[in-house]
Amino acid sequence: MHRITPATVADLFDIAATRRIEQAAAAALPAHTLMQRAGLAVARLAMSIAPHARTIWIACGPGNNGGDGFEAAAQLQHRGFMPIVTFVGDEHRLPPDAKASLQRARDASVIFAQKPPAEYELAIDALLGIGSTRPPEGVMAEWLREMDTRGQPVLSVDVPSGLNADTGVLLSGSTGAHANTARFCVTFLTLKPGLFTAHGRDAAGTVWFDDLGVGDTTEPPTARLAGAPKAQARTHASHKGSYGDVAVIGGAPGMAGAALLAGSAALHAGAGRVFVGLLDPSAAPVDTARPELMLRDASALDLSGMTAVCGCGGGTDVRSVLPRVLATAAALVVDADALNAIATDSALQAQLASRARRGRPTVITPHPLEAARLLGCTAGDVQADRLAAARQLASRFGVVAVLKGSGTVIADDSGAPTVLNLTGNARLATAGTGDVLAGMIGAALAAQQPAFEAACEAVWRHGHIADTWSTNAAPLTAGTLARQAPF
Ligand SMILES: NC(=O)C1=CN([C@@H]2O[C@H](COP(=O)(O)OP(=O)(O)OC[C@H]3O[C@@H](n4cnc5c(N)ncnc54)[C@H](O)[C@@H]3O)[C@@H](O)[C@H]2O)[C@@H](O)CC1
Ligand SMILES: Nc1ncnc2c1ncn2[C@@H]1O[C@H](COP(=O)(O)OP(=O)(O)O)[C@@H](O)[C@H]1O
Ligand SMILES: [K+]
Repeated sequence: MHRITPATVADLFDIAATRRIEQAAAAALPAHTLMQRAGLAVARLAMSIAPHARTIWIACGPGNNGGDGFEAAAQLQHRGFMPIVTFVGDEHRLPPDAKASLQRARDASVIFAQKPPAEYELAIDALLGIGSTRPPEGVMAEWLREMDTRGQPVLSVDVPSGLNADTGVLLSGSTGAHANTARFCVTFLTLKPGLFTAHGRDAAGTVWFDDLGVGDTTEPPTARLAGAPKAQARTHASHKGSYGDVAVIGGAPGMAGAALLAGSAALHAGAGRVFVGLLDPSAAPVDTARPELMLRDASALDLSGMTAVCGCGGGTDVRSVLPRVLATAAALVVDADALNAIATDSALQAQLASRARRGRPTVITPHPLEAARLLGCTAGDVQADRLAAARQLASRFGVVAVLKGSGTVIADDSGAPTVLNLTGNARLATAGTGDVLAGMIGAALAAQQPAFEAACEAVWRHGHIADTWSTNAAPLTAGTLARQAPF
């Protein structure tokens, strides 16, 4: 069993693949082996989370997830803990593995109760796993709410109950997102994408993985965790030309700050030279706080040898420069208002898609609403399946698509596994941090990194800054974030 961290490199598998892996493993092992191993893993983790627990409440559901809970109860009872099991379901309709584990819990003299204990030190959620098909309701929903609000740690077995393991969408009726409840999840056989995006990160908390001794699979992964990027060493004989030029294009009247933030991030992330082409004709000719930035009129920049970062604070004015930017930029990051302009203009969409045919690397960085506009759907539709939305954007426009938010998704149209990023937190939920990300990706592209790699690495580093932000430091703002951009 090991803990998943932002540095973890691992494949992710959807429910269908997990079922196939489970069937193959179960067929190769003596009956009930997998569930016994799963129950033991739950018991071990429970003991390490709450080593001094007197009472451990284990809520068990109607399927094999409940079976894991019964098995854990038997294991904890043998080790001198006091598990109290509440069960929702029909004993006579339990699957065979779960039925055998229920018997093992009874044989171990585990206490079964109708209601959760009045006092407990740890709750184990073994209500629903990957078989969750509809929102938990009735007593199941009540128990989930109780776990969420009683303030004691919660350990989810395999998947937080009611969470779609493919998409990270929490079916209504279950909560699982109370920020003050410590949450853990031990997941079996495979890591599932839904644990790491949308509601998944809040619902699962700290994730542990146990392959139940099954080892590698030949199943193709659904997505992957890419882990930490390697530090980019610089040769002594390099010079500013080695790291390329970034041209930020944006900053319509009243929004110059967004373009300057992207410029600052590109600069700190190591770009050789950074130009900022402001769309506001009355903008000041120099940013005295960052004199390294070369401020220009957007229309005066020759982008043919540059990486353009287009859209930050672009307002509606950015529409007029987009045809030239899309046609001429050697490499391109399309963000914010540039995405909104493209979403409403089929000619610009065709131009965006044509860049791939011309061998011009392009990364788009929508948040869910910008992604929805590009796809002609709602932000809710995008959030309902973030991996699918990112893949759709990548294939429709022939670009690397970075779908931002908790569990940022990075997809391209090469057929390579989509990447899910595990750095970042809600400290980033402040205006301008997206502009900083666009600038960081721009710097990586300018240094000639391949677009997919550039996007994955910049997204990882951007989130990592927030994860390692000291609580004693200045508040995280987009400006301070930009200055921390590492290279
Ligand atoms: N079979 C095995 O050997 C193993 C099974 N494993 C466990 O088995 C789980 C999958 O088991 P199952 O396929 O039985 O699925 P679940 O235990 O997730 O639940 C399926 C059952 O719950 C019902 N259900 C779904 N949504 C419901 C809702 N909202 N309210 C009430 N009932 C609902 C379904 O109709 C079905 O009867 C995994 O997540 C994992 O915890 C692991 O122990 C690995 C080994
Ligand atoms: N709760 C969160 N968890 C992780 N990352 C977040 C969270 N909220 C925001 N972010 C990140 O912060 C950035 C915000 O970008 P965006 O929405 O474009 O903001 P803006 O337009 O103000 O710059 C994205 O990189 C996003 O992934
Ligand atoms: K569960």
